[in-house]
Amino acid sequence: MTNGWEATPYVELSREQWSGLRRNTPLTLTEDELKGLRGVDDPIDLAEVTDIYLPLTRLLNLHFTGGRQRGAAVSTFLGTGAGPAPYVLGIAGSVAVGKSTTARLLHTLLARWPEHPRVDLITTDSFLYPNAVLAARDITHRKGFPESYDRRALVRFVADVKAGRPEVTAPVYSHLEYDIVPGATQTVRRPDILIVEGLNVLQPAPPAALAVNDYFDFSIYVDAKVEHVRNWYLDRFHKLRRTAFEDPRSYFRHLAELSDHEATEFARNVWRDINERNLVENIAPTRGRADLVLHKGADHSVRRVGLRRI
Ligand SMILES: Nc1ncnc2c1ncn2[C@@H]1O[C@H](COP(=O)(O)OP(=O)(O)O)[C@@H](O)[C@H]1O
Ligand SMILES: CC(C)(COP(=O)(O)O)[C@@H](O)C(=O)NCCC(=O)O
Repeated sequence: MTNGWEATPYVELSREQWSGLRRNTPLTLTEDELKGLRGVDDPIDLAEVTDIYLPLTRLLNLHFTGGRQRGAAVSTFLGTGAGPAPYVLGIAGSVAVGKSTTARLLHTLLARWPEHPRVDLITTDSFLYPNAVLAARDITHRKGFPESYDRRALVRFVADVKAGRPEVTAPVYSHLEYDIVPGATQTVRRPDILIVEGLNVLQPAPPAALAVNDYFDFSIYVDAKVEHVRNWYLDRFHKLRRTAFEDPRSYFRHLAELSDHEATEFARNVWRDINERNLVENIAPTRGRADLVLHKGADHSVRRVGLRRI
């Protein structure tokens, strides 16, 4: 642990230093529950939950409690007596880095703390433009890039939740159908914590506008070397070929029938032309805006944690 007067705003902790900060936070998750939360091809185990995620929930619980006190001070000052605003947690990182597992785990673990039992999770794919709109704008090959999202609708959604609106609805994206599901919605009802997970949640706002991260109380960036994420993407792609892609409703149904070699070629091209480009041009440059960075090694486990102290 370093705590001198370096220019970096982060204090960097080794896995061992970080796991020691769990203190007496209890493990409230079973192996079976963890199985239901891990993503395709994510080898996360209970040791990772104990060493990485329990200290993280302890930190978030402390931060949540501090935020509530600050919120109460403002409403006492104003004499409004308004109830507490939902605490908003952003989770960013590349395609295939494992953000969804991090988000689902935090969703479950945070809800087991008595101070914040109501936790909701939204992924920003809900705010992708439908494929028909992407095609009309000639940006089909840019899915996941900032311009492929209805950013105003996303900001409005989070602003409404933060403002305490009783019911806020969002569209639903299906990975299976690779598109927004027509007419489907999900509703968030005044949670204690809202988790907002997505590739671009740390993107700065355009001039004179607000970004979704202006509403974040805390943000996490899930980080790994590009070559590791590429391998995870390719491995997952092959696993999906033998599972989700065989579903007759899958947009990628035809890929289940390609040879291994042809499928690898296809996945390599999608990775290189879309996901890696988006990572390098748009996502990785936002890492330094996160309050906490989880640095993963080649085997997916978190090796180091950077925590912003200023
Ligand atoms: N084509 C697909 N079909 C079905 N599920 C998918 C597909 N692509 C990704 N997923 C799943 O969707 C979730 C989000 O994936 P992604 O956006 O790559 O983020 P991350 O890997 O960081 O969680 C993961 O649980 C992943 O396994
Ligand atoms: C749906 C995604 C854009 C991720 O969305 P997010 O919830 O992170 O906003 C991504 O998983 C995706 O499908 N990208 C397109 C390229 C590809 O098929 O890999």
